[in-house]
Amino acid sequence: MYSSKPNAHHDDVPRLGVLVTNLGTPDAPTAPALRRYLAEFLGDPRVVEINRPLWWLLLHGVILRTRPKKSAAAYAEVWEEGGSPLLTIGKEQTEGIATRLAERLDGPVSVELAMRYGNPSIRDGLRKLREAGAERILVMPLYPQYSATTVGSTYDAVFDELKKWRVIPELRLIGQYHDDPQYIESLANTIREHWEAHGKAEKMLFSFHGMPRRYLLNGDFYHCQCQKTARLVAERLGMDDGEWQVTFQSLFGREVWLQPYTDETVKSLAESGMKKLDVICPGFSADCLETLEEIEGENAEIFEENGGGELRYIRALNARPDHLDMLTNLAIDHLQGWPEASPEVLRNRRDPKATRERAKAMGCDY
Ligand SMILES: C=CC1=C(C)c2cc3[nH]c(cc4nc(cc5[nH]c(cc1n2)c(C)c5CCC(=O)O)C(CCC(=O)O)=C4C)c(C)c3C=C
Ligand SMILES: [Fe+2]
Ligand SMILES: [Fe+2]
Repeated sequence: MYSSKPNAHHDDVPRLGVLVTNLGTPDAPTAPALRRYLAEFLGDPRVVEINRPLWWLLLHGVILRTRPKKSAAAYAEVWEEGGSPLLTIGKEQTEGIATRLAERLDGPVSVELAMRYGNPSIRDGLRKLREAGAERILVMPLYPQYSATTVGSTYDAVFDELKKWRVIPELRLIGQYHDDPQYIESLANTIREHWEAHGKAEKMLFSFHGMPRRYLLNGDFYHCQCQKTARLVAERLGMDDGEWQVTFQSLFGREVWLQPYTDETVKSLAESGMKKLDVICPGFSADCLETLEEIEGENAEIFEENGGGELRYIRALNARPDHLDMLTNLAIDHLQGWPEASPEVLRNRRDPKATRERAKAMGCDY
């Protein structure tokens, strides 16, 4: 049996829904919470694309017995009063986008935050939008660069839920915004502000989350979009070629990942006698474990311990007003061209009570 909106009415006032998504995070910085989160994350065939039975044995037999404890300790270092930074920042971003959309759109709009893994789930986010009356839904993953492991997997989760619904909403999906001029400008703004406050370092690393190189060779163009984002920002700031470099972080497992690796680059720059290094992570729309613990924590230590001086991590765009304005414009761009509501629907929007009564009189109130 397919699921439906509870208390659906024939003449409900249609609403626009926006599902803002990100990767997701554990519910607590503890080993049991990490085990649940990692089982869902690493069990996703888009993330680890190898022979399923073999991976299941390795994941459940080895990785989920050892990694949760180690990861929980790392999460504990960045955990805040409100919870995981990815989630608290995600809530702020969602609120900011919702406020801006309500100001700028004529019709009613509901915005929900959902995470690909963990909570709040994509299933719950979509159901909340349905309950609010959303008949058209824009899915907006906050990943500037497309990758099958992130954006592709988010779409899987959306389709898996929607295929259980009786009335499937009209759907739009945002795939990437890696070269959006306002996104590039927001990154340039944050770098300019950093330089004004702290001066320029000898080099800027643009560090992106990595993935197995095999995924690139099999057609995932994430790598190319990362390169382009970095080049556009460097051009916007008038940086010379030697002043910046793209690297890839967060290596997992034994396979070769996208190179050069951030930690190895940081180490060799320190060994070369560099005293000031800036690092920005433009692929992360919100700060999280991978930026705060890995870059601002671990990599800063690597730099210092190998003879370098100071590694200065430049925070993600998070809930900066220019970022939220950019994301709102992006949503509005992707909402273009949906046919206007009929005059009757527009009338109903103004007077939903009368609409209900009319529907009831027609026997459409079920
Ligand atoms: C196992 C392979 C992984 C691939 C491929 C991968 C791709 C990928 N991930 C992000 C963004 C984030 N990843 C985060 C954490 C994280 N990533 C992996 C593994 C892969 N990621 C693991 C195992 C973890 C969990 C932490 C750990 O145990 O090390 C996060 C942070 C989440 C948080 O709660 O803070 C983000 C964000 C991208 C963009 C990407 C490919 C493009
Ligand atoms: Fe990751
Ligand atoms: Fe490439």
